[in-house]
Amino acid sequence: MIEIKNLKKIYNGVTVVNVPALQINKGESIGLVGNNGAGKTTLFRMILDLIRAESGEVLSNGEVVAGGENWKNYTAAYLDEGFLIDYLTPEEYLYFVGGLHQQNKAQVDEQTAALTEFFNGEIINKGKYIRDLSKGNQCKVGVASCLLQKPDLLMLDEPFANIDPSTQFRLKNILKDQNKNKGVTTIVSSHDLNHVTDVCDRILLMEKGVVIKDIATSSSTLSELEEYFGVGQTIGAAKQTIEFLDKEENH
Ligand SMILES: Nc1ncnc2c1ncn2[C@@H]1O[C@H](COP(=O)(O)OP(=O)(O)OP(=O)(O)O)[C@@H](O)[C@H]1O
Repeated sequence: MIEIKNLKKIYNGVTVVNVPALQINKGESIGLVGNNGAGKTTLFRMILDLIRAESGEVLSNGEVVAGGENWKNYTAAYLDEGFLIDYLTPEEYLYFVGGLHQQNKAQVDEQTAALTEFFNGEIINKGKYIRDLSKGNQCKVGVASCLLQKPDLLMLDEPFANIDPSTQFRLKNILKDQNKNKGVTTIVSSHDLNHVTDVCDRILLMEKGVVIKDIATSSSTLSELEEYFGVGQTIGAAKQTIEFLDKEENH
């Protein structure tokens, strides 16, 4: 579905993305992980033709995305609040997005009704403009607008970052449903290794703009990633300290 060839982005003389070759197949669920500044958002932006690469190209179903139009019909993305129209209410915005995809109000209402649990009573009929919603609730509107579009390719940049644990759980179920039941190709970036390994079958680990690991998710992936990020060692050290203190107490 997505093919990346010799893709490079340079800012101020520094190469922030350098992906010689990457193939994302239809129906895959991809998790993109990496430390701050690793290049995840920049890669997303190039896949969505929001910024131009210094060299190389991204193809979506064989079409070069830069300057192309067809890929926009089946691609939905939410990277940040910049994707929303903040002087509209969520309802107005969702009707607008639905309208762009030939859906009338009743069809939009039907789909938003299916998201009642995800919205958790904070989005619809609250009389608030999008600009006045919390970041987490803005994210819910962004995700809902993506789902309305019934995409073949869904891209979300750090969707778990600002949402509460219940919403994170609901979002994971939505993503699984989109991928496993509806065949949607999903690409999700996250700093939450638990969520990303739970939801994604393939993990791409970026470091300094380069995809340094491309892992098919298995039972050992989470610990492998924790090891890379040094989280595993911290947890291990904490467990050892607790065990030591327990022993001392029992003496
Ligand atoms: N418009 C820009 N001008 C200059 N440098 C930029 C610009 N956009 C991104 N960068 C730089 O590119 C690098 C990659 O940034 P990017 O936002 O893609 O990383 P990220 O992996 O998404 O990070 P995070 O996890 O913090 O969101 C960083 O060093 C960042 O400072």
